[in-house]
Amino acid sequence: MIVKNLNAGYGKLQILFDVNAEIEKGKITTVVGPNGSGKSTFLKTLFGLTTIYSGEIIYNDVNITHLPPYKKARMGIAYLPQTNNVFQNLTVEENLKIAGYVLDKEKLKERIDLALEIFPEIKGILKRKAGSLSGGQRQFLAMAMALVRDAEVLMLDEPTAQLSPKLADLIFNKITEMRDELKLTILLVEQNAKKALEISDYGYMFVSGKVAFKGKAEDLLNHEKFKEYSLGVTAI
Ligand SMILES: Nc1ncnc2c1ncn2[C@@H]1O[C@H](COP(=O)(O)OP(=O)(O)OP(=O)(O)O)[C@@H](O)[C@H]1O
Repeated sequence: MIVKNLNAGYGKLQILFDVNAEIEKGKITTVVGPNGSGKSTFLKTLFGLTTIYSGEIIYNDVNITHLPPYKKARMGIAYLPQTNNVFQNLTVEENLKIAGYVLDKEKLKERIDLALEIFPEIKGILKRKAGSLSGGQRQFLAMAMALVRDAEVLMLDEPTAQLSPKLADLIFNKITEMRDELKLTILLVEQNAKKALEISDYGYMFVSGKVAFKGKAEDLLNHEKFKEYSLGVTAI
């Protein structure tokens, strides 16, 4: 996905200013930055949930800038918001089936089997209501649903939020596995910046709605801007 000179926000309130980015196929790209710097707005904008004033989003050579979210989803782009990413009143199994409702029976089974291979943790809880799952289990289910949908691009908004360090590590392992085994393209927004960048290929740092750094993840980890940010002294 290529993002060119993107200006976007909510109604008249501009949040993103002239954002340029390349989200490479089959790689993990992580966006870090202070609270309120526009990271979530960036993901929402790519998925079609904000107002775009100018700029372009190109995906597989198609200009998708102004496509509605459902069309982007159909093209293989999945967006997992931090919360409300599963149907709480349905069981785990029903959630997986709904994710693949457009597939025929055979294909659906195939996709669910594949998702459960990557996420065996939810195999034993297929009959549980999603609303009763732990934060980690819910995150696994949301990612498994994206796999059932056969998404090519996974945009994850703080998947490790409110999880224990151990569970966060497990989520990071899954993300790496989805890149390596399934060749998925991952765009990640994380507060857990250091760990996220350690598994990433590329890193972006947003400050006040602008790209303050873009490059290799390891270069961002060693960059002065990142050290300032980690110490909490970067101005918002
Ligand atoms: N629905 C909305 N309507 C209006 N303004 C919004 C909306 N959502 C977010 N904002 C504003 O947009 C700015 C950027 O918010 P955003 O959530 O993108 O930042 P963030 O970098 O993801 O922050 P955090 O790390 O705290 O999640 C903030 O000033 C926020 O108040």
